[in-house]
Amino acid sequence: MNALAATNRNFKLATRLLGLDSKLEKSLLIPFREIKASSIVLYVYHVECTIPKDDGSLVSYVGFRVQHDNARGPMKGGIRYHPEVDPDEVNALAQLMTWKTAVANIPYGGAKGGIGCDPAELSISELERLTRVFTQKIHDLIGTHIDVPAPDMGTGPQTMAWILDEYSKFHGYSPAVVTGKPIDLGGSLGRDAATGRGVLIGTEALLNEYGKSVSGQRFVIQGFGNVGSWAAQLISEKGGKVVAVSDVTGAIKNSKGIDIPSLLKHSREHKGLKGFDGADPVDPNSILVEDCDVLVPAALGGVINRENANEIKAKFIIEAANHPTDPEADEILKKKGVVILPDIYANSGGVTVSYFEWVQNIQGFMWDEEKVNNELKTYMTKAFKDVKDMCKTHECDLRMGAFTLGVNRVARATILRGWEA
Ligand SMILES: NC(=O)C1=CN([C@@H]2O[C@H](COP(=O)(O)OP(=O)(O)OC[C@H]3O[C@@H](n4cnc5c(N)ncnc54)[C@H](OP(=O)(O)O)[C@@H]3O)[C@@H](O)[C@H]2O)C=CC1
Ligand SMILES: O=C(O)CCC(=O)C(=O)O
Repeated sequence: MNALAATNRNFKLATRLLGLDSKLEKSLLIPFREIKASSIVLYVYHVECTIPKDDGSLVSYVGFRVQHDNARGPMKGGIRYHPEVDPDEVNALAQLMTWKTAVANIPYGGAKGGIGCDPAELSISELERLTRVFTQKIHDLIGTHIDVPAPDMGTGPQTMAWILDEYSKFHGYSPAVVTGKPIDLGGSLGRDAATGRGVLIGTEALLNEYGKSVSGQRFVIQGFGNVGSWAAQLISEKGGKVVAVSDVTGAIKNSKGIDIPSLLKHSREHKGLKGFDGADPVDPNSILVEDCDVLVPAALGGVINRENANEIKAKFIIEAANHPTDPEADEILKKKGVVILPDIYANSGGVTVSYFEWVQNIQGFMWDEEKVNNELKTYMTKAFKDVKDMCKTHECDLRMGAFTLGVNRVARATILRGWEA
């Protein structure tokens, strides 16, 4: 099942639990507008990005921005650079952002964007040109109070700096048009670590429910980029034992626990995990089924599916990535008694601190890191309680608890704003 079919399925299950009107259900599902290449129909825009490569040859990429819903505020969501970016996936990720910002209870809707490219194959100047051309194509459709992009897979603070600079040529200096910026350009202290920190906060809250704590639990983490590496660092600082990790260059395992500070140093110096001598290489395809207590997928979507769900040994799955678990795997894991902390709660720390960044930019005032981290803890602790309350009300699992919470908040805002043309 592709990401969009899976997300639509979870949304529909939630609307049934909530007893939502079918017309409202339809209205909440259809994206506000989709910006994509190759067709111009109503709200669908062309974003074809052609750039000269460093050798002078021309290359074209397809860029997307899907704006899903703005009932609760400006649309918000990352921009992904990855070869597998496709319109259906971006659409699903935009919808997930709508429910995620509502679960976090921050005043935003949902959006997502992406360019189908492999950033590892582009030089810095090619990436800059591509980002600037993409921004030229979408600058009229984003804005501080319209749609606020942020980093996702394959993008980071530098990408946001280029978007800010290009956007500002058209609209004047506007730091709040993107979040996840470098600190020198109005980025927030704590944003870099925020998604990983949120993963830690959510994991602690979940384990506490079962009389456990992070300390002493064995973790396996797929992905060692922004989210995976920060999650690994913060989990190990709390006494969690990270026994296996993977990235695109390979997977490594050490059942005594990997020394995360050494691994971070190695990964910075060698641009990947490969060759790290403090652990043994393992088959990257088996990382998700390695023996552990807590599994943290922090890379691509759809990686936990009917092919591997039965083999998973973890008792808890913390969805740091977006949509890592296919609905078929969800059913299999439920029968096995595996507890899943869903993406729209588990990885909401990133967008929550993006909200703090936007607030600081609008206020023209910078918070210290302690305030950012304390506020993040307050928001994530409250959201966990709200999700649990929905689980009790609707006698459902955590995924449906989070979906019913998010969908209900968006539905209420939609109804309150009314339908007059
Ligand atoms: N950044 C954020 O604030 C947020 C991100 N997310 C989600 O978290 C996930 C990770 O994003 P982020 O950390 O930002 O992205 P990054 O690009 O920083 O890191 C992605 C990581 O995944 C690895 N990876 C890619 N493909 C594979 C694969 N097939 N097997 C194993 N590892 C792989 C990459 O390896 P390599 O580096 O070697 O290419 C890298 O370590 C995504 O699903 C994203 O949507 C969710 C909320 C917020
Ligand atoms: O920080 C943000 O605005 C969005 C991050 C994101 O793309 C996500 O939560 O999936």
